[in-house]
Amino acid sequence: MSEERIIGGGATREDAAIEASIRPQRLDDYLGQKPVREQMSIYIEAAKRRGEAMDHVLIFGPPGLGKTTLSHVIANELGVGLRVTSGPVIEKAGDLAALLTNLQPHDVLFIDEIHRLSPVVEEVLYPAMEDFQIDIMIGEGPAARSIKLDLPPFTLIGATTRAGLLTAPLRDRFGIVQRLEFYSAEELTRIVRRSAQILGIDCEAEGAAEIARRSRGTPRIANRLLRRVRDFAQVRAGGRIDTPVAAAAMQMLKVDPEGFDDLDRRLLNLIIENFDGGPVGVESLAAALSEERGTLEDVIEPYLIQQGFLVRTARGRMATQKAWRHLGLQPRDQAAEGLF
Ligand SMILES: Nc1ncnc2c1ncn2[C@@H]1O[C@H](COP(=O)(O)OP(=O)(O)OP(=O)(O)O)[C@@H](O)[C@H]1O
Ligand SMILES: [Mg+2]
Repeated sequence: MSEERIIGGGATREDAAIEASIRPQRLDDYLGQKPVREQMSIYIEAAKRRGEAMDHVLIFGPPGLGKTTLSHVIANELGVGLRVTSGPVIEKAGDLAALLTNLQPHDVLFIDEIHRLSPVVEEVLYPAMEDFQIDIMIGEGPAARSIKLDLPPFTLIGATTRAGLLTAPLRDRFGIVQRLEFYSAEELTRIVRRSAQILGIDCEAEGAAEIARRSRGTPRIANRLLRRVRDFAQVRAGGRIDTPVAAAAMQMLKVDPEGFDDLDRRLLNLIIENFDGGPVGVESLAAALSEERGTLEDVIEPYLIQQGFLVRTARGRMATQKAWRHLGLQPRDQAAEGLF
């Protein structure tokens, strides 16, 4: 179900195709995330001056915030090669060994969904990250022996939607840890305007701002909404995107002024109507919505929490007064009031 969400953070096939053309290549085009950009520009510059591989980087944040993009940008700025793989794809220790031994000195190895590496593969990664060495087993049975191989110095960039899923030994081996935050409406406006320009879409500043406001702080969603609003504008409004056109298109897409869709509203409604505003356990919510718990926690909740519509408490989720009001309901006294 989440796959079809117009405001789902995960990449659809159409996103993947279009992202290649609008994905920023340099740090200057990587908009927003100011602290991350400032820090990375220093680490990149320092590594280049010393002529060394940059330290390993862990990037975490919800889907569509720019983890993959940032890894590409880092490799570009370092002027080194980039190898891309992902946790679930590396099945055997040997797969990882092959990747590592084929790197050029100072190259970046990007491992997406790094929390999904198997424990055996992870073991191989530890000495590789720490000492640029791997132990590989040659032969089988009693004749088997392990040999050490030197690796070229490299930079590992790991990406994950949830840092909490990483094992402590793995996390500790990253010298640089960057957490991506949801983007402000102003930052997303700039992203929408940049994409519109690249894609040749006629989009007014105010129209871009309207799209940005409803994009859940997420560049991927902003770019997707821009394309859908363009369709609407071409058929109904001579191709130009202004505020009324953007708002009308978004109403048709059932994306409300907060950027919430039916699923968000169903979640808030469920907590309020069926559970008296909460607290209610995440498992109960997932079951009632027919969604996976992971989807609820990684994709749906983070933005609602960040915007103050939902809170996580030790006893479960609670809808805030803001949520009651958003649904046009009068907040009840006990509704999460004591918390604020
Ligand atoms: N800082 C940014 N400035 C401009 N555009 C951005 C930025 N970050 C991301 N984007 C745009 O959003 C799209 C999605 O970003 P990206 O694929 O890097 O997200 P992700 O965090 O890797 O998502 P996932 O968790 O699904 O892998 C990119 O193709 C890019 O066009
Ligand atoms: Mg990615």
